Amino acid sequence: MSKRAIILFNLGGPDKPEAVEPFLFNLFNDPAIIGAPGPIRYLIARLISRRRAPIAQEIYANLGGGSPLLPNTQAQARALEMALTQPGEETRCFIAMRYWHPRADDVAREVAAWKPDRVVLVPLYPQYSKTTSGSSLKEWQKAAEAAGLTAPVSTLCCWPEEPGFISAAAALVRETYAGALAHGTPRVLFSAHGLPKKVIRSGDPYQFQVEKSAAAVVEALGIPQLDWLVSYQSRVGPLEWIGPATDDEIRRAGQDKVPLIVCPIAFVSDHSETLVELDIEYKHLADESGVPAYFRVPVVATHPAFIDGLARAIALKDRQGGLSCAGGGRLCPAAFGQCPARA
Ligand SMILES: C=CC1=C(C)c2cc3[nH]c(cc4nc(cc5[nH]c(cc1n2)c(C)c5CCC(=O)O)C(CCC(=O)O)=C4C)c(C)c3C=C
Ligand SMILES: [Fe+2]
Ligand SMILES: [Fe+2]
Repeated sequence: MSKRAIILFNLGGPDKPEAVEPFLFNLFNDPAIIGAPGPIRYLIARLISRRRAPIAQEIYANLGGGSPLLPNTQAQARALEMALTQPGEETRCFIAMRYWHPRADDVAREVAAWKPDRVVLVPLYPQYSKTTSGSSLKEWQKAAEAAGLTAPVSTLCCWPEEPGFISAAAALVRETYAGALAHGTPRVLFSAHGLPKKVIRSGDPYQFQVEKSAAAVVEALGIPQLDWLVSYQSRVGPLEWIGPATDDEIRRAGQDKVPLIVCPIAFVSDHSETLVELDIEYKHLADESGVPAYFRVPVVATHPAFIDGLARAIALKDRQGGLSCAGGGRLCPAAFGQCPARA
């Protein structure tokens, strides 16, 4: 029986209030997030994490003190294992988080001890950014080398238009849209985590891919003259971030008096950015801004169409080998030099 290890990557979140500051330190000490040289970055990360910790602790207090990202990712791992089961092959999904446990070094040792015949690397971010998928894949490469993990590796760098992901997201938007119609003609806001503009200017394909995902969901919905747009949430720090900002769009919906449906298009599981920022903070802003009705579309989580689609993309990548976007090859135009796939 051959053995296949699937490594699922995500950001990670603090599991208790005392973990918030070290989690933030790990995040801001990542050269993919703050580009300064090592010792300076270390000092900046110490400073920002200490300053931001009380704010972030308040955010996580709404979730019982910690992030549900790991249990939610574990549920996806079990669902993917089931979908990937096939005769003559043992498949195990491992989870490696970038900024909190389980960390890449520990997971790579666990995978090496299991002695897989093949390894498939799968960031649980539909859209590629060097700050998320790129950072996790880089960290994994070092951890795998250190653990002596030598099995052949294939990598699915991104899957922004994977048909199962799109069809699950469209089904969830459709359900929410049907409920919202009682309040007028809704506007659909595809809200994604933002990025500093300078990251995009360096050739990062994230925004291009987010827009591809949103357009694919809109096409799948097939609602005539749908009022929709993409906006970006979760801005932190002094840099200029890409827009439009989700909070500005909520205020505009209030002025226009349209019901608002917010669909998180860059997250596939619930955590602070959906459960606190979208469900509590932005709901409050929508009420204050006079938005007639505010709805948040559920994340795809373990939706069967999503799990089946991602499992198909993983199985195909495993057969193809190498590194590519879902389906094979490279999705991004040449201008997005940070995309790791070859044309
Ligand atoms: C698409 C996903 C994400 C991108 C792109 C991203 C970039 C990015 N994030 C920060 C700063 C923070 N992010 C924080 C939380 C957080 N970020 C993502 C995803 C992306 N980040 C997730 C899923 C989470 C939630 C984790 C959880 O709750 O489990 C935080 C911590 C929370 C807070 O203090 O508000 C920070 C800080 C930067 C600077 C950045 C790009 C440069
Ligand atoms: Fe983030
Ligand atoms: Fe890609």
